[in-house]
Amino acid sequence: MSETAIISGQGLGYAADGRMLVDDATLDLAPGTTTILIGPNGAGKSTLLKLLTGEVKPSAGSILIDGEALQAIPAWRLACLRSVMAQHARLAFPFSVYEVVHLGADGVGRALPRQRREALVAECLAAAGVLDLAGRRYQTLSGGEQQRVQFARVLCQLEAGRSVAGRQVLFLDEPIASLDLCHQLALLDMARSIAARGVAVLVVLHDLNLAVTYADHLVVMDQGRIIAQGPPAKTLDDALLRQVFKVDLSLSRAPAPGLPFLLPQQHRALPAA
Ligand SMILES: Nc1ncnc2c1ncn2[C@@H]1O[C@H](COP(=O)(O)OP(=O)(O)OP(=O)(O)O)[C@@H](O)[C@H]1O
Repeated sequence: MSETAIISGQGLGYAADGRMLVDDATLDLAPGTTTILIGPNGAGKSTLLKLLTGEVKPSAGSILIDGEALQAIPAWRLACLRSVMAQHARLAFPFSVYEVVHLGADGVGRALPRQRREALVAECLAAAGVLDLAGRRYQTLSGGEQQRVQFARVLCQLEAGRSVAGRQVLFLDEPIASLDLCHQLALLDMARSIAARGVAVLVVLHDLNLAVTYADHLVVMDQGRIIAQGPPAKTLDDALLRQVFKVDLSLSRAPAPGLPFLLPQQHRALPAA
């Protein structure tokens, strides 16, 4: 574990149906760092994220949060320490958008004065660009609108949790999957500015251009294993892309020195092995 890491996963494994969905994964999430996790469908990204959030228990390895075993931390304190935007969020009840975002403050913000909680909800609705939807039924929203509301909810939980936890982690599992380009960039900019104030941020992404642009630390998974991690410019290359994503991509250098940039027009699917 690095000295400063907030969450440290060591040798993590998770087995289901007789196979290892995550195998021997070691990953630290450091304050002030945006870590982006990439890999093909079924690589184990969401499962690794669920291990690190405590949603599922590892069958091997250990997870420490500031040196304390994750499993020993009570749920209320965990909710203050980390906020999680899952890949899919379905609601069984006809909540309004306002109520969904308010859930973020309900769990962890009870110590805050009621007025502050109400202000917080409004601030997070505005930050995620969904203030004008506050009165709408969540289920009537488009997929992208729902995703932005979920982002507002996790922002709200993170902010409310700050009154209890000094060091926090934000987990975002494919948070831009349903968003248009403008909202994709807005959300990732916001995630990065949250990291800049000291939060450790972990984002699962499929867009490799955005991943290399926004990551301080890039993690590549394939078949349950972390096969590379480090600064984007030193982590991704043509050979790795070919091996992991089974496509032939020309990787050139972007205008920013050292930043890899993928040229989509030069994609060529490789024949199946
Ligand atoms: N509870 C489970 N029981 C059995 N298999 C599972 C379970 N959860 C996930 N899997 C399988 O484990 C593998 C990894 O799933 P996971 O959701 O972690 O992948 P991922 O990298 O997030 O994929 P994607 O990019 O498609 O979201 C997949 O093959 C999936 O079908």
